[in-house]
Amino acid sequence: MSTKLRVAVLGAKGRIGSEAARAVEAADDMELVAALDRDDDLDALVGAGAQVVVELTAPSAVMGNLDFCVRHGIHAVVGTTGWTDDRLAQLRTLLAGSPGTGVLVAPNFSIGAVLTMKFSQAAARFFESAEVVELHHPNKADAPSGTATRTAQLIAAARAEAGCAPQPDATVTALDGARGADVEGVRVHSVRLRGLLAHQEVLLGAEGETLTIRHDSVHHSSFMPGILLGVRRVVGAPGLTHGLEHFLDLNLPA
Ligand SMILES: NC(=O)C1=CN([C@@H]2O[C@H](COP(=O)(O)OP(=O)(O)OC[C@H]3O[C@@H](n4cnc5c(N)ncnc54)[C@H](OP(=O)(O)O)[C@@H]3O)[C@@H](O)[C@H]2O)C=CC1
Ligand SMILES: O=C(O)C1=N[C@H](C(=O)O)C[C@H](O)C1
Repeated sequence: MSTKLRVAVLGAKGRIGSEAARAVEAADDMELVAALDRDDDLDALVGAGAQVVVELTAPSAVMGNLDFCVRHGIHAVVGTTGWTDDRLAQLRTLLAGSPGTGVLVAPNFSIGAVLTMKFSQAAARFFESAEVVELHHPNKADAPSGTATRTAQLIAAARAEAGCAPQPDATVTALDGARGADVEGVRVHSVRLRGLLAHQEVLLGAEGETLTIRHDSVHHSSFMPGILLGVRRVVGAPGLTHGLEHFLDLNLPA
């Protein structure tokens, strides 16, 4: 009997979903049992015996799709953006009704992006100023990116924990949007540019010095090892896991 993980992809015609479907097909320990997109019937997941769904659709679709998966005891690896505290709380409530089911919500599947977030979180308390610039392809539907939002939240939490003062900013007059979005006190700027894929710079500043942490995804292949790792690990991780870092043995120096 095959012991391969039975995996389905939602959003399988999309930019990342199509690549994810190919990566699952190519993985020795997985079988792609369904590749669904808009207007496909989710019951096909049950018919196909999917154990894990890789969810790569749109913020407007993700909650409904996860509701179906969790209620049917199907684990999920989620890359779709649009996560708010309220949505995460809804998901936790849903999971509480389905003990044993696991969902990974990963703002970014690439190892470099995960490290950018963790390095930024670690550095945040040492700098007076911190701003995030994310740069993406112009077909991206949401701004700021999920990665930038999460990065800013991690920076804000680290600064709050360390008792940092509010960031210095003497701006009195500004054109709407000139200072970017305010994510928990951290400014996030979104660039949309033909030729780009997914990039982020975290700018940190203190008296007389700056530190820039930059990451570039130049191809969707950068996300595939993280997606496959998520699929392998989520089946043994009931409840909500927020961030791929929880499935990486990062062992960052103290
Ligand atoms: N976490 C990570 O590392 C990454 C996350 N992402 C995120 O993944 C999401 C998808 O990105 P991307 O592939 O670029 O977007 P695309 O628009 O290229 O792909 C999304 C696909 O999902 C389809 N879709 C929409 N609604 C549903 C639904 N209800 N059920 C099934 N399929 C649906 C879309 O159909 P239609 O075109 O008809 O709308 C489309 O084919 C975004 O939120 C993006 O930010 C992307 C890359 C990496
Ligand atoms: O839409 C994309 O392309 C990406 N979306 C994710 C995000 O919003 O952070 C991850 C990556 O940046 C690519």
